[in-house]
Amino acid sequence: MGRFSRESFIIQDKDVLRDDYQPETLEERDEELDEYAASLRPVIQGWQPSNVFLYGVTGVGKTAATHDLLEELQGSAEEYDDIDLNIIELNCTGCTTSYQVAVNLVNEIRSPSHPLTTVSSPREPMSETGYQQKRIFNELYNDLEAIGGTILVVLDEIDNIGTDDDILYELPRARSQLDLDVKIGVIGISNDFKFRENLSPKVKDTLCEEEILFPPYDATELHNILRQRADTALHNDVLESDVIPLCAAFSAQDSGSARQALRLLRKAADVAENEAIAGGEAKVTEEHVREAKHQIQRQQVVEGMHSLTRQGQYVLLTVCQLAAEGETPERTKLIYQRYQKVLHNHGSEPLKRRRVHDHLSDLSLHGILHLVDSSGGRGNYNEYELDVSLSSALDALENELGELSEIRETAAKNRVLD
Ligand SMILES: Nc1ncnc2c1ncn2[C@@H]1O[C@H](COP(=O)(O)OP(=O)(O)OP(=O)(O)O)[C@@H](O)[C@H]1O
Repeated sequence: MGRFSRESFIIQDKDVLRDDYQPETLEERDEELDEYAASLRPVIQGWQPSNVFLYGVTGVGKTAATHDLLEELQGSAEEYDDIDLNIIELNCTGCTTSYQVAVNLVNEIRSPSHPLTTVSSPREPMSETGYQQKRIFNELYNDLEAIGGTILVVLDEIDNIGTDDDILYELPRARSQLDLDVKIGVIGISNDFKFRENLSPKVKDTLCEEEILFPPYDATELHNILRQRADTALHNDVLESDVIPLCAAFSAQDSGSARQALRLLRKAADVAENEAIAGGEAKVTEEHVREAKHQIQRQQVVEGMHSLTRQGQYVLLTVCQLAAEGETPERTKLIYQRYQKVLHNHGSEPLKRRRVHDHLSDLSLHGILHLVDSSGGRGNYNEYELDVSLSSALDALENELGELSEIRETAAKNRVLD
């Protein structure tokens, strides 16, 4: 078979396993979808839409549910002549202020590809800097007024704006403030629980009219989600019976994210496909899942490593050493003491304790370390452990720091090298 042959043994349609694939039905979300639909129902009555705030950890179907329901709502709205429903969606990744969100909304409305452009054209896009915030908000209101009807503004990943949350107060109130002849509803989506807590009280009152929590999936729910995708994505009878349960169990233990579970299944199918192309059996096995998990974690550490300084790598090396000795989770104070020894052995100058704490916290933000919350337990201190397998962390570190055979030997002796 040539390198680029179309023949496939395992994967029938890889797109179905992709993140942006919209499944026909969302499994295991009936309750949340009912609640969500109820909060959107005023739109069909021609009433002012409620503002809705969706929250839940990453990969639990918030965006997929929103797309599903808004598509259905749009379809239903078309049956009524007196409803003119317009949806503006913005992913706020990269917008750290209300100002930026407002500019991006204006530019989204004015972008040539947006279906609402004809209504608001021929206005020019706005530059990201140089205006007063008030001016941007006014431009936005004018555009919304030009669009008219009922407007739902979907702000995905809204937590990027942090505490600069004016837009979330201004948008829902635009109608009353400017006497606009439009009905505006805001749908905010966030996976940062702190963001919700830290919203200013006035925003909380307006935005969080309806709050819907999307909890993490458990193993049974992930099992059903994966089954649904695998049925269309993979050829018949290529999955050994323990593959989906294992992918579901790994992801449920870790984050409860469907995205993570799908990624694991996709990778396992890839590994199996490559083996099958090379003459192996056309089967996805438990071994492929374990290999896929290792590759994903290794990739995660490698990516996280790009943003680490050499000192950050030494901090990770220190935690790996402790993990190899079976000493994790370990208190930051003791991690720091060990870190000083590591640096001494490498002939480098150690950082101050505060900076090492910062590195530990960065590593946990990247999902490489896990912060174990010990407050209220044996005292008030932080402990850290690896959040990836020791072998994938060592693989990635070896790329940067050279061979780490001593740690591997210690880990093997202690049977902690997975
Ligand atoms: N209940 C479900 N049934 C089928 N597929 C699902 C379900 N929940 C999530 N998915 C799939 O998982 C992936 C991630 O879902 P989605 O993007 O909706 O998560 P999210 O909660 O919005 O995450 P984030 O906060 O990171 O944006 C998508 O491919 C989506 O289709």
